[in-house]
Amino acid sequence: MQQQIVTVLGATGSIGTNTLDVIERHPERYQVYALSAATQIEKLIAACEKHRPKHAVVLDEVSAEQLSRGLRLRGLETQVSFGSQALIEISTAPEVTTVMAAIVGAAGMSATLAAAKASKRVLLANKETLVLAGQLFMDAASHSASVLLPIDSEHNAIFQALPAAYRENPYQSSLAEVGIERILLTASGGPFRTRELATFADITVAEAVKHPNWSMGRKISVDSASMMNKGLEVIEARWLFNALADQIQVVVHPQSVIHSMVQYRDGSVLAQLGSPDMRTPIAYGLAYPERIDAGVQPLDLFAVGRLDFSPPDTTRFPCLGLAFSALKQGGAAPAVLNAANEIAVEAFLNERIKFIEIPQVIDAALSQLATLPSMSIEQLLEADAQSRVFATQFIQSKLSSC
Ligand SMILES: NC(=O)C1=CN([C@@H]2O[C@H](COP(=O)(O)OP(=O)(O)OC[C@H]3O[C@@H](n4cnc5c(N)ncnc54)[C@H](OP(=O)(O)O)[C@@H]3O)[C@@H](O)[C@H]2O)C=CC1
Ligand SMILES: CC(=O)[C@@H](O)[C@H](O)COP(=O)(O)O
Ligand SMILES: [Mn+2]
Repeated sequence: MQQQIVTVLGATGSIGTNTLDVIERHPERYQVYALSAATQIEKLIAACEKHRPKHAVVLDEVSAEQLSRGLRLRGLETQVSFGSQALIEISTAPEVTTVMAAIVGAAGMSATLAAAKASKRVLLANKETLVLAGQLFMDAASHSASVLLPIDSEHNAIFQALPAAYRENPYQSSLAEVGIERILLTASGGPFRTRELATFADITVAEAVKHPNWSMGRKISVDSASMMNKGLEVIEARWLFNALADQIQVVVHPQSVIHSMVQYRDGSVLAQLGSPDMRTPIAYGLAYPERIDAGVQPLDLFAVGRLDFSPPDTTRFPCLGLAFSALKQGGAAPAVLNAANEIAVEAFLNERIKFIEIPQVIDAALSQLATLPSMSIEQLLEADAQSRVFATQFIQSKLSSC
């Protein structure tokens, strides 16, 4: 067995921490080459102390100096750098075999794309990369010898339930050609699945980040609460599995035990089940095609007791409808949707807008900008940038009219 040399982008986050937990269980298989972070410098120093990476990357010079001081105090030789070019370097270095893409938001796109172009094994948690630039990313991954493994729990489940030849090369045929009718993408429904709609205007940040089943970062937790997470995941599934929008059905399943399913022409439905613990998909991606211990409790079906299913309600959760329409519209629309959502979620987390205003910001950005050119990465990044400016100004004008 050849040891994998791993870069973890977003090492201090929820996915990054779980990744390091799995890696630590298998020192003979994995060696950490580089770690990156943005604000949590002390946490990054602690991770460097444990995993002894060659490189650590942060956002800016001030953080880099703080990190260097902390590392020196502990006698560590980790080399420190900062900025987006440094993220690309630790994702493409020749000795690196594997990149965990776990930066949150579109900020993770450039390094993730660079890793795919450099033929790395890419463990893709950062769904925003596919929402922003799905076609270009999948083209880059299939033109290089990159092995792309979905880490998002639903997509990891779908990957496991697909025929092996198809999941590894989805663009050499189609779902219909391999006997698949549709993908059943499960959704927990989030913390507000059964909340009285009339009280949505009063939703607080603390309520929105409290996911019923998963422990995750703040941005994705708010996305789950608005069901934008499911919308982003529909777009992610479209690109990962060469699926048409109407081949993806969202199924609300509040227990988050079935992580998603694939429905075949002969009536079979293949599902992947497990406890809601991201170390399972992370271990799957790290070890594929083998299976390794992930430190996860075995699923106790008697404790789970029952599994429920229902259709999603896009009146309660307009973000899901907006994501489906952006996917159908294509072009720059998903990039605009994603960027406006990032700005709106940030404003909600900072208590500048209400939860129910998140879809209003996104809808306004889509109406203005969805038809921007989208043929190249530069054009998509321009659409992303324009959407951020528009959403920021929209929020500002809303605030000043209150
Ligand atoms: N958490 C989960 O269970 C799941 C997450 N995902 C996806 O995985 C990704 C990561 O999610 P999650 O781990 O929850 O997020 P977290 O917020 O917990 O972590 C995000 C990581 O990215 C770093 N980061 C934040 N902003 C920037 C930036 N501008 N540039 C570089 N690094 C940055 C953070 O650094 P710092 O901590 O130092 O600020 C942190 O290391 C997201 O795309 C999410 O949708 C998908 C499925 C499940
Ligand atoms: C763990 C994971 O993959 C999250 O994306 C999770 O799926 C969020 O759950 P819901 O968006 O279904 O509430
Ligand atoms: Mn998910």
